[in-house]
Amino acid sequence: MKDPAVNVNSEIGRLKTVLLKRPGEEIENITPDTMERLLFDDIPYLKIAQEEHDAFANTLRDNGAEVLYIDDLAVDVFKDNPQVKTEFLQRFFEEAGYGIGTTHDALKDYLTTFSERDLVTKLYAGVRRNEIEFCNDSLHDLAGRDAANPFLLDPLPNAYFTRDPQASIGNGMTINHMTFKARRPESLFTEYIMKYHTRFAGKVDIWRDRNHDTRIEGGDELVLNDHVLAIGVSERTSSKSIEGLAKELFSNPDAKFDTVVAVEIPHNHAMMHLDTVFTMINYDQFTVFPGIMSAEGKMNIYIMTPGDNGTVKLAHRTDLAATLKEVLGLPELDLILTGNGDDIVAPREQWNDGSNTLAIAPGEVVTYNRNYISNQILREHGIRVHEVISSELSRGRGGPRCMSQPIWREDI
Ligand SMILES: NC(=[NH2+])NCCC[C@H](N)C(=O)O
Repeated sequence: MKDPAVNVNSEIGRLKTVLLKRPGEEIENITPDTMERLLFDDIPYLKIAQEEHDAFANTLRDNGAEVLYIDDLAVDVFKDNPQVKTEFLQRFFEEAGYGIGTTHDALKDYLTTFSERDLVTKLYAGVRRNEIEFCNDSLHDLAGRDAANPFLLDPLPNAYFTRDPQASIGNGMTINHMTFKARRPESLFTEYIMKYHTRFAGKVDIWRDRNHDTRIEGGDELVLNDHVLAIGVSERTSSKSIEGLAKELFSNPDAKFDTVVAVEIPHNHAMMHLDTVFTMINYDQFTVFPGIMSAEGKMNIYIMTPGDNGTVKLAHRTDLAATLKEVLGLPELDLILTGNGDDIVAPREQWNDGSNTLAIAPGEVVTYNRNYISNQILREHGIRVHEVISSELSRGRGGPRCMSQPIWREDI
């Protein structure tokens, strides 16, 4: 890729550009009834969540990163290309189940009165049934739907976890088919931004697009170095997607990756992605939640490398530290346990993303201040830790890595 717009060849190279989404009105559309379906365990207080998020963004800026907001990029695209906006809306409606019919027409008429800025805000916030007055006489729109759902278009409260709808890998990206309906529209924004925004159009390799039916999310996709990826086999990412991506990367002459390490983790809400239990924070230092291993310290790991004629070779491993040494060519490494591995502290701090550290340079990370024991341990291991306030943001079950999508990291 000549003149690439994305450059991420590690988890730890100094962060130069990052994509965020400030929590917005969508948070105020979470209700006790919809919370579980919307993948929240509680309802954050938006005002404080925004203050915390602004502090997070400022921490990244103060340390040399340019911050892009995904909604600003979408507004740019729609302002520059009115026909793209129309096409996007049609896709958005289709994916919500309103490709044609009375509801489609009513939504379209309503939303085309919005400015580009208000439209993007609205698409994230959701559209309530009682916002639009129309007589729904379409069986297609009524039958088989959840009449109790107050929303015609559901809110997208997880959008502030910009890590997941896509993943930057080398000079390209995967644009992800996400697992739950509650998040799927998020990556449609990415698709349109990468295709039409002047900063990205034609300057990003798309390793895998969202038009697949197997699931993958960015929280599972870790770039360990310029030729090795680690990908979680998790609640959110299937083995099929990992195989598909490995085949694509191994056969695409523009991709330099020759090793994909598939790491099996428990399938549950507290550990929905690999990055909630495992992150890379220095050349030879990693955070890990001990709960992903058996009592004997074992787990299932598969090293995938290119085989003959476009096939993929698999090698099974059970020891995380040994596998990392093997694929990264390291003589020694330091696995730092969440909450110092304590039976009570480790799961408590993991629950609030104590393992979800965002490296902004080798050995320098951003973490939530509430995980004070894990932070202390990181410091004892020589890591420079920038703590950010975290009472409300953490209620969405994601931390600093989940809330950030690196677009550019310095090569190391
Ligand atoms: N990369 C991550 N770990 N993201 C966390 C996402 C949390 C979000 N509530 C979800 O369930 O999807």
